[in-house]
Amino acid sequence: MTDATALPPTVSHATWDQARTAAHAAAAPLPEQWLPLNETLGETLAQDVTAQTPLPHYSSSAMDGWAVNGSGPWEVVVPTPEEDDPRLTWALTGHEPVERVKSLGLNQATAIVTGGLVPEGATAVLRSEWGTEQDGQLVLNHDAAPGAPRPGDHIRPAGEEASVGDVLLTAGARLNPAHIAFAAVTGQDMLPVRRRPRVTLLLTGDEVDEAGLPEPGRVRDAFGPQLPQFVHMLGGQVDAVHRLGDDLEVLTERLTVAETGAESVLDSRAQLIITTGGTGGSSADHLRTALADSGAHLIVDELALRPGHPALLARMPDDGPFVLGLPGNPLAAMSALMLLGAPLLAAFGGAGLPPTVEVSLTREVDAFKSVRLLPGLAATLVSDAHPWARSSAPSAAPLAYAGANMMRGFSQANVLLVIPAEGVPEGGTAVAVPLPWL
Ligand SMILES: Nc1nc2c(c(=O)[nH]1)N[C@H]1C(S)=C(S)[C@@H](COP(=O)(O)OP(=O)(O)OC[C@H]3O[C@@H](n4cnc5c(N)ncnc54)[C@H](O)[C@@H]3O)O[C@H]1N2
Ligand code: MOO
Repeated sequence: MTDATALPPTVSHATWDQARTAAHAAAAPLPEQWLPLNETLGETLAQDVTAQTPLPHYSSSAMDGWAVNGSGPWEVVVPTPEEDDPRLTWALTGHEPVERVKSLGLNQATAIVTGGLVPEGATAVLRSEWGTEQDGQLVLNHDAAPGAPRPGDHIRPAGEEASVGDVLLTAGARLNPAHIAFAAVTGQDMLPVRRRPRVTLLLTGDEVDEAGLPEPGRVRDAFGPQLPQFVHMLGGQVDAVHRLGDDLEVLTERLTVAETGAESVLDSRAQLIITTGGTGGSSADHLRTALADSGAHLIVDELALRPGHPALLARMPDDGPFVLGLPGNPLAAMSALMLLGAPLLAAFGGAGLPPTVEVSLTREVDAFKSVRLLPGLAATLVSDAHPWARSSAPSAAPLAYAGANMMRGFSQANVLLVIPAEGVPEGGTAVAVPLPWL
């Protein structure tokens, strides 16, 4: 391995917090990239955006009507045809270029449209409904409000929204359509972002059906319909989903193949490959062999808890992609995704370790042979990210139907509860790992 980043020692049989810490420490934040605005939705802003000009950058009219100087009546000044560039006049057949009225003297007025540049000397804009123009004179009509136009009426002054140097968007923001629209109106064409880490899914299993009610011995795919969205909620972007049978050669090839797109501005090579199934030791489980054959380095090798114990986190040689091996049992996969995948994806985005919360349990949980991760439903849970909103210790109900192969409890959950082997009495506390839809 040449020029490769020093690899961390393998953590075997990691506890829940060792797993999170090791996964978070394994990845460095992705470098920032400047992208065109329309490529930035959902990406993380890497630097503050400040105002380059006052906002708005010129004083404009908020109404169609006349820019006026003084209280009227007014002499209407009209734009004059511009004659100093005959080529332009020729090109714009039928539309003589005009020189706008740049300034108004006392009791002069000139027609203006909404958004139009207000001439110097204008004291107000008179809306079109309130004035009548005749023979080059503008007078107030009967609809005009008493005292109109007041100084400043319908003029949007330059700089009323922001001054030069004001921070308009803050680094770390996950860019939404409103952010992007704001960046555009402030004159930005590109933004510095940290792109979501690119993720490839390799879903293994010969016995998996993608539709309908499966026959005995077969199962409905729990991962295809939700892993891309789940990964997105955790900060990643799934660009490719491959379904493989239980085949060592195919799996090895898929783990080592160079994804295309490296030459483009938007490098589509995956930083993370997530596999499902095949983490065990049966004749149909090939992930560990495929990784060993490929020279991958194990960062986390199994978790000291259930469900999810055969999970692994590895890195392909020469600073290649990370590989997150999720067990095939659906709830085991969700546990491993939250303990290993969530911190890794956060680190790629330059974020801290995702917070956990201490909760008190609404019912007793029995002792078990190992630490367990149980789906839980937390009430009024306030994460450490919002300490000002915390009123009292939040409570959480451990949910039933929490077997490694079951999705019923998880489907009602908003946290995963870390239950020590000795169990927790009713009212006792446990660590809760918030799910991203909490
Ligand atoms: N002798 C042992 N057997 C098992 C052990 C063990 O330690 N010794 N560990 C058990 C635990 S715990 C788990 S978890 C699983 C790990 O399984 P794998 O990661 O190897 O996954 P598979 O064997 O491929 O599948 C397990 C299970 O999950 C179902 N599955 C797979 N893919 C999907 C999918 N896309 N959607 C829904 N369900 C899926 C699959 O049908 C199996 O039922 O090993 C235990 N065994
Ligand atoms: O630990 Mo297994 O991962 O129980 O499902």
